[in-house]
Amino acid sequence: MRAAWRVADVRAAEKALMATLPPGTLMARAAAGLARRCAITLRSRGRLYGSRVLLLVGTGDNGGDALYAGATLAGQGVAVSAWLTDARRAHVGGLQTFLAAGGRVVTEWPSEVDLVVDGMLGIGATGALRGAALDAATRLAGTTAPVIAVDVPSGVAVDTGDLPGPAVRADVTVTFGVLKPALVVGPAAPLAGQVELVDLGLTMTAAPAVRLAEQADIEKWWPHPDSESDKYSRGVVGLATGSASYPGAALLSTAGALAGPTGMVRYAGSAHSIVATLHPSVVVAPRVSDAGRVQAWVCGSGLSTDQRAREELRAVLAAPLPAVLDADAITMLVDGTHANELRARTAPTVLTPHDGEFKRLAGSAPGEDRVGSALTLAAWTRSVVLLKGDRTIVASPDGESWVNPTGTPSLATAGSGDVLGGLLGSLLAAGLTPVRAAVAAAYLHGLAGRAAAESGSVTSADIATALRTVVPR
Ligand SMILES: NC(=O)C1=CN([C@@H]2O[C@H](COP(=O)(O)OP(=O)(O)OC[C@H]3O[C@@H](n4cnc5c(N)ncnc54)[C@H](OP(=O)(O)O)[C@@H]3O)[C@@H](O)[C@H]2O)[C@@H](O)CC1
Ligand SMILES: Nc1ncnc2c1ncn2[C@@H]1O[C@H](COP(=O)(O)OP(=O)(O)O)[C@@H](O)[C@H]1O
Ligand SMILES: [K+]
Repeated sequence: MRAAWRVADVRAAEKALMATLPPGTLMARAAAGLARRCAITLRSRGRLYGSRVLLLVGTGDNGGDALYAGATLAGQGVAVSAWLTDARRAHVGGLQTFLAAGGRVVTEWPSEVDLVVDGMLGIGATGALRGAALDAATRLAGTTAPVIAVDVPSGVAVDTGDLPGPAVRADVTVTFGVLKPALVVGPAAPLAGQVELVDLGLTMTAAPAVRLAEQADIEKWWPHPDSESDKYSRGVVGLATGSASYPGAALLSTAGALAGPTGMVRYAGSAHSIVATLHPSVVVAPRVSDAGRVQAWVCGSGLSTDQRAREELRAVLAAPLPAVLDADAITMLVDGTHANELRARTAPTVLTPHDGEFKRLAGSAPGEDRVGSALTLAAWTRSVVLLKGDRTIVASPDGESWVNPTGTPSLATAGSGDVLGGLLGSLLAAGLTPVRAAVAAAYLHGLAGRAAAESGSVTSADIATALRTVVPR
């Protein structure tokens, strides 16, 4: 697992560490890591000696990091220019060292550079870019040189990943100590480019703002059958999805569930004939009440919202079993008719809204703090919330949050959420905790989208097929 921490927690950890070290040690470590990464980029584009670097230097320590790194590069024969957002407020020690190493301060940007270093704003940023920093970010958007951001791209809201205004788009972000939320979540995350972490030796005691699963986590959580297993002991997932109008949703959620770890998939709904024909291993029934025993339910995709659908949702809500509620199930929850049934549940519930469904459930769209919004809805509904998006978020009612690092735009295709729901239900039925089931399903769904995209354009059926190739063996 990786994790990102909020600014206040990063500052507290830095303060505690700084108290044990000679002054300037942390900035020296940060600048050394930054200079190393700049040198790698410059070498990959030709040569280090004689190449040209432009530093954009702000008024705080982020600018200090850039100036010390610039000094190191100047000592290696790089022609380094520093453009200062405010010449009177540049980092004093950094500027002296930079000038002594042969760096130049410029008031006009050189016409040709091999690399731009964005040292305007780091974790001290407040609100949208202002003044000279805003002008520089706007101008930078029109240049073609690669950009390395120092700690975070300037202009992002570091704690939420929101973009309060224009921001720098980096090819690489060299970040210090730990990840910050803006590097992994929200509209800011894609602006960071490739994120490289420079170890400062920080010890984090605060809880992370958000966690990120890695392949090793998914492999550890994924249940494997052994010699004692049978189809029931591996878990049975039930699907109350699809309808006469939307048989595709039934097929796609079934395909998602079949890629999961359970020993059996049961389908209950009006698309039962086509499911039985196309997925012969699935045991089908027309209604939830006829389905037989399962260990978790998936309800909603393509179910429609008629009287029959309401009865099916009611049956799922009443079952003392983990349940995934998606799409039409969420729509039916919104009018409040089922609010008491949802609240009365003692078994775990996972809600999987996209932004539109989130807005209908919560009363307002996720807003600038997507993780915070998902946590609020999770606490309010006492459910795990999987908020879909390019960086899908999983939030639990007890305040834990995760963001999925594997998403890819090719997942944005009709029916892709149905596949996700089926897999999630299978993981729940196989005994994963609701948070782990949601995190693992989003992670593998993303990998499957990437794998499917390798052979061309992607349909949700392709995502389901590719799931089989990306699940742990
Ligand atoms: N702490 C440590 O141990 C270590 C920290 N390290 C480094 O320090 C960085 C944090 O440095 P920091 O605290 O000096 O803040 P920083 O991000 O440079 O910006 C503050 C300045 O920006 C300005 N400003 C703010 N918002 C603005 C806006 N919207 N638009 C325009 N201007 C704006 C604000 O000006 P003001 O609002 O006061 O006019 C203030 O002067 C951190 O990210 C990392 O790189 C590393 O060396 C490792 C060790
Ligand atoms: N731009 C994007 N990048 C990555 N993933 C995306 C993007 N847009 C949507 N997704 C993912 O695609 C899936 C869409 O699901 P959903 O909105 O339920 O669609 P449908 O109802 O058609 O199945 C979700 O897993 C979501 O996270
Ligand atoms: K920066």
